[in-house]
Amino acid sequence: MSMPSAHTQLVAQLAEQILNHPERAVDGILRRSFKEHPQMGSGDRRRVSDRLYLLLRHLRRFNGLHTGQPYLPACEARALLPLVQMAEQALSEGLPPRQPQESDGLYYSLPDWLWQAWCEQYGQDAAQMLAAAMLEQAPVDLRVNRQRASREGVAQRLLESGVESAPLAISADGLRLTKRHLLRDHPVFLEGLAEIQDGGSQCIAPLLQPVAGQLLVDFCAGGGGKTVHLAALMQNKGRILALDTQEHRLKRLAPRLKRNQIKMVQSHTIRHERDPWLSRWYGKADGVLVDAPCSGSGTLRRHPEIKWQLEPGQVGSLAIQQGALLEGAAHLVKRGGRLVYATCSLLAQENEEVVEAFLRTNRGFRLEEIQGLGDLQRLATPYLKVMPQQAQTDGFFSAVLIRT
Ligand SMILES: C[S@@+](CC[C@H](N)C(=O)[O-])C[C@H]1O[C@@H](n2cnc3c(N)ncnc32)[C@H](O)[C@@H]1O
Repeated sequence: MSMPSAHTQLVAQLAEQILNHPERAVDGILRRSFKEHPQMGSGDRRRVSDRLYLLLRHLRRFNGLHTGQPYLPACEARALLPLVQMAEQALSEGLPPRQPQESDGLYYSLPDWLWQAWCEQYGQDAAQMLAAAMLEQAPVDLRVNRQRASREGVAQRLLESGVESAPLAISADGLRLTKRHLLRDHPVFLEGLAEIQDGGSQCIAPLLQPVAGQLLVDFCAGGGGKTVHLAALMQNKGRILALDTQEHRLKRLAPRLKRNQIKMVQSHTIRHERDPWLSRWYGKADGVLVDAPCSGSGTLRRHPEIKWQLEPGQVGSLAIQQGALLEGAAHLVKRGGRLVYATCSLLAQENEEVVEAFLRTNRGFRLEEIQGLGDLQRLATPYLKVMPQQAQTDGFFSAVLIRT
């Protein structure tokens, strides 16, 4: 092993922190580290994060190639150093070809339990395509705020500043940047003409079939990615209740609403899904979105660390929480109203199984076959499953339930 550079050492230290602290967001860990290294310019930062993400994507495989063992490396910077060097080599020369002794789980750098779950659910061929797609870097997608701009208009504004984009087939309001750019300081973002939102995520809000003047509830609104989309689809007319148990997440919604000039959203922190405050809205909502907390197993391109942090037992606990959330949120739906359940997970335990269990005990709801999705229709089964290998987006699952 050659003498590791300062960047190599920093990547190994960052990976150690990430692997040992699943409770901390990778963004936050990177931000703090860059603050502690003010001498690093934007090029240095990009180089460090590119290496880090490549390492996290291929962690199991790189360790397999280095040690000949199918296990994960020890989560210590020293043990990770040679693997960071492999990531550096892969960035300049490409990934090494598949070795005959590499199993699928090792080659696609997945924990065996996740690889097996995908094989059982999707079959081996589809699981291989899914696993390969999850090793790609996620592109930057935008959702044009159709209240304020057209897709062509935003594409033109981007082009004038040297940023090329192409329309997304999966979403009528979507654009994909041809190359990665940071857009947080770009006028189209600052003026609320477009939001940064993955193309798969853009498929969820339309499932509520929002109409101006309705009352909608975004039950797990978080930072409000889908709340602002719902508001745009309602032409900013009517009312949206944006709920969450985490006040700090809802706080991120305020600047988003301001940027998008949205005035019809009322946010409220609930204590839990049976909070008595909710009872005033029982049976009143035209539509309720439950964008449930989940494993994030559909977002491994963006969050490869999840592969090494998630334990199979956690998926079972999440499924229990998801079922409880769906039950709690269902009370708010009026007769004929829509209850949309969504996750960014690609595990049946958090998806179909949660919906099927809900339907078994809630006879007042029926599952609606998702229709009218144009290009997306082939992904509906009757659920909507947005698969990364088909649409080059994050993976999403969604079910539409109607209160009868
Ligand atoms: C997948 S995130 C939501 C992302 C958000 N909809 C968006 O598009 O930006 C799930 C959210 O559910 C919230 N949550 C967890 N338990 C909850 C509960 N019992 N009631 C309401 N929200 C809850 C979490 O705090 C988290 O913000």
